Amino acid sequence: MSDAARGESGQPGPTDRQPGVREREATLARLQGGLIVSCQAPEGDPLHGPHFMAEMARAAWLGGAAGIRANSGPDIRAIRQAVPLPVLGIVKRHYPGSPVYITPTLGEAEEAVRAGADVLALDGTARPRPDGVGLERLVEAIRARWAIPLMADVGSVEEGLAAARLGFDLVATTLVGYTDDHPPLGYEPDFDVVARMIDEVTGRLGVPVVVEGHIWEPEQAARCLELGAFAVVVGSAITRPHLITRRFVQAIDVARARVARERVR
Ligand SMILES: CC(=O)N[C@H](C=O)[C@@H](O)[C@H](O)[C@H](O)COP(=O)(O)O
Repeated sequence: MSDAARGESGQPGPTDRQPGVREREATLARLQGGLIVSCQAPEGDPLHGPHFMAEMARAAWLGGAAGIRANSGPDIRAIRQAVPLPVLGIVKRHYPGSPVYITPTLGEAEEAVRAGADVLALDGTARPRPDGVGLERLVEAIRARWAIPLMADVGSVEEGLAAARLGFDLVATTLVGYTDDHPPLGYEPDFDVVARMIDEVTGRLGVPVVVEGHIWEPEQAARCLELGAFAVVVGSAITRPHLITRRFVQAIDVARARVARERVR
C-alpha cells in the first residue's frame, strides 16, 4: 500500500485514501510470472531482524526477484524502504491453543498494512482462529478497511476453492504439508496438488494460484510456472543459510557413509 493510501495520519481506516483498482492491478501485474523471495528469519535465527531482512531483500532484488514476502511490521517497513518491489506482508503470531498463526486476526492484518504491505497474505484455512472470528468475517472486516489485494495461504485444493469463492485475489499453496490434510513435504512441492490447485482454482474459478513452499531447485520453480502458476514464492532455499548448509552437510554425510561401507567390503 502506498504512503498516500495510508492517509495523512498514517493510520489506515475506512475513510483513508485507498489504492485504486489500477494500482492494485499494477501490483499484481508486477508479480505475475515472477519469483517472489520470502525473506523471513524467526526469533532465534542468526539473521533475525529488519536490518538483515532488508539486506536479504536487496540481494533478492539484485538477483531479479519480482516481489518479496515478509513477516512483521518492522521487517515489512525496512524492506519497503530498501527495495522498489511489491511486498507481500504477513504477521505471524502464535496464540495458545490456535493452529492459525499467519496473520490470524484483524490486529495482525492492521500491523502488516500499516507497515506498507502491498499485498496482504493470511491463513486461508477454515481452522479455528484465536479470536473465534471465522475466515469469511475476517475477510469482510479487512475489505471494509483497506483496498489491498488479499492472498490466501491454504493447505488443500478444497481450501483453495473455498478461499477463491470468498473473493481472495490470490490463492497460495503455502500450507500444503503443514496441516492435517497432507503429510509433511521435503525438498519438493507436491506437484499433483499444485496441478490440481491450478486446474480447479484458476481453471474453474479464474483465481490465480501462487505456488509457495518446498521449492528448492530453479527447475521446480520453472515447472510450477509451466503448470500455470501465477508466480512462485521461494524462501528457505534462498534466504535461510543454516538450512541450505544443513542440506549440503546431509548429502556429504550420506556420501561419507557410503564410501566407508565400500571400504569395508
Ligand atoms: C508454513 C509456513 O509457515 N510458511 C511460511 C510462510 O510465510 C514461511 O516460513 C516459509 O518459509 C515460506 O512459506 C516459503 O516456503 P519455503 O521456505 O519452503 O520456500
